Amino acid sequence: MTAMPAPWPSGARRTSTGAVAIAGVDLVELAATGTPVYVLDEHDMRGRARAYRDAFATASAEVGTEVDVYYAGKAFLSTAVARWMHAEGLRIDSATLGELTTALRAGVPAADIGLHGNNKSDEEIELALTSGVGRLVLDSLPEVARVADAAARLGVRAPVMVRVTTGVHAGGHEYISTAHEDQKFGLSMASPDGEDSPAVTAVLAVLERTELDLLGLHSHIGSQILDPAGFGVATRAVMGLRAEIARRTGVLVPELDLGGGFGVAYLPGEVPLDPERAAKEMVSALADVGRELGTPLPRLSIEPGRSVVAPAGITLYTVGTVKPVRTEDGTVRTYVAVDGGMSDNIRPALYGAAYHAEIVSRVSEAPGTRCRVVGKHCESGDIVVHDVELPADVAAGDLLAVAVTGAYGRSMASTYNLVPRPGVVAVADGVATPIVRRETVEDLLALDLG
Ligand SMILES: Cc1ncc(COP(=O)(O)O)c(C=O)c1O
Ligand SMILES: N[C@@H](CCCC[NH3+])C(=O)O
Repeated sequence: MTAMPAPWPSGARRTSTGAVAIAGVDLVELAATGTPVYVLDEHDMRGRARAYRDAFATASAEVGTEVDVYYAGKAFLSTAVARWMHAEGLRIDSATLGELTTALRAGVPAADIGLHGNNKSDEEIELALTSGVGRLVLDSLPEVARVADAAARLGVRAPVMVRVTTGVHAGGHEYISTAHEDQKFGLSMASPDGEDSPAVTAVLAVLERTELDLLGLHSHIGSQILDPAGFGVATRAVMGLRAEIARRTGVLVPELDLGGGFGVAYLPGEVPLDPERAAKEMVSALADVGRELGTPLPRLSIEPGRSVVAPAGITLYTVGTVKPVRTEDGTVRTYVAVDGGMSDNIRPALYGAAYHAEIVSRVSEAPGTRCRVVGKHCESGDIVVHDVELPADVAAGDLLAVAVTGAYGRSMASTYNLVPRPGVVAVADGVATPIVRRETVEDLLALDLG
């Protein structure tokens, strides 16, 4: 048994047969139940959840405050995962009716769930209020009145945060950076004409509605962030806004949520953002500004998604057609087609995201050759791994695993070309447990009304 280094999950080992096992589950045996399949190393994911919880708890305690860690369910959520995260002391961040219902169905207490969304439906707001979620994160001015009116109608109070945009632009791709001004999320803190910023206007509107309890301010600056500096800048900005609100209204907002976005290593040799560094950057910015302004520190919360689940998951495919193709520069690239593709991982097509893959059913003595792993969809951009070296004898029937697909793989999967979505199998202590059933063509046809 040889441990496989990152970016493979911590439970991955090359066994004496040459096949790979994760958490003691042989991938060749697992594949016999069907591919493609997402495989999730439960202990790895739980360990990452604890690492965030502990790093932020320690850093917060050092400056005399406390932290709540919300697992961002958009990265990947099922009832089993919600239970694991809650058992590790995390709360759940949801962004839709589906995510909220899944967390509730898992038995997570509503008070430990947050609801986001830039365009919440009436149904989402009502479920959040009637179930008693711990927080609704307001994303626009009209939503202040919508949530307050719904709370009045239902005879409940609504604990709310106001999501603000600090102008800090961070993350791996423009589409996953969410705090620069020209995008749809949150309320801008900028007031170029000297008038109240949209963020201040929304906070004042919240304070006017007796049905709303203002819990705090929320800032999420983007995703796949590897340099922690942006978190510090955003923290300072939100602390400044908190002080401004206190000056103007006498209300010192009790909590700041600084969002998720902690980056992971997708490729061998890449260095992920260390939770302790991220915690230090955020918490010391919090403490510095608190000291400068002489204000007591707020409670802190964060919402990691990708950094908790991405490296714990892989996708297991079976190789089909292998085709050498002469490229424009005269060299040969081998196209290795697998039995899934952009429907189970849209990230390469959407963001140009890079991944690492290996054959996991055997070892090979053959020299490496330049390959592109592609899917089975009717789309030339249906690329799973743009560039990877695989043994030159790669052939139909080999099992190929793509690393670090635990986040935004299954959760962004589609049924393009009416390809059913793969299931998710959790592996731990030598046992494989399906936690999301594989979809079938019959499942798809069940929606077809003829
Ligand atoms: C509000 C909010 N919180 C948390 C997350 C989780 O981000 P990540 O998976 O990058 O940690 C996101 C997604 O970017 C988000 O929009
Ligand atoms: N889905 C994106 C990140 C966006 C996160 C949600 N705000 C990704 O795969 O990287």
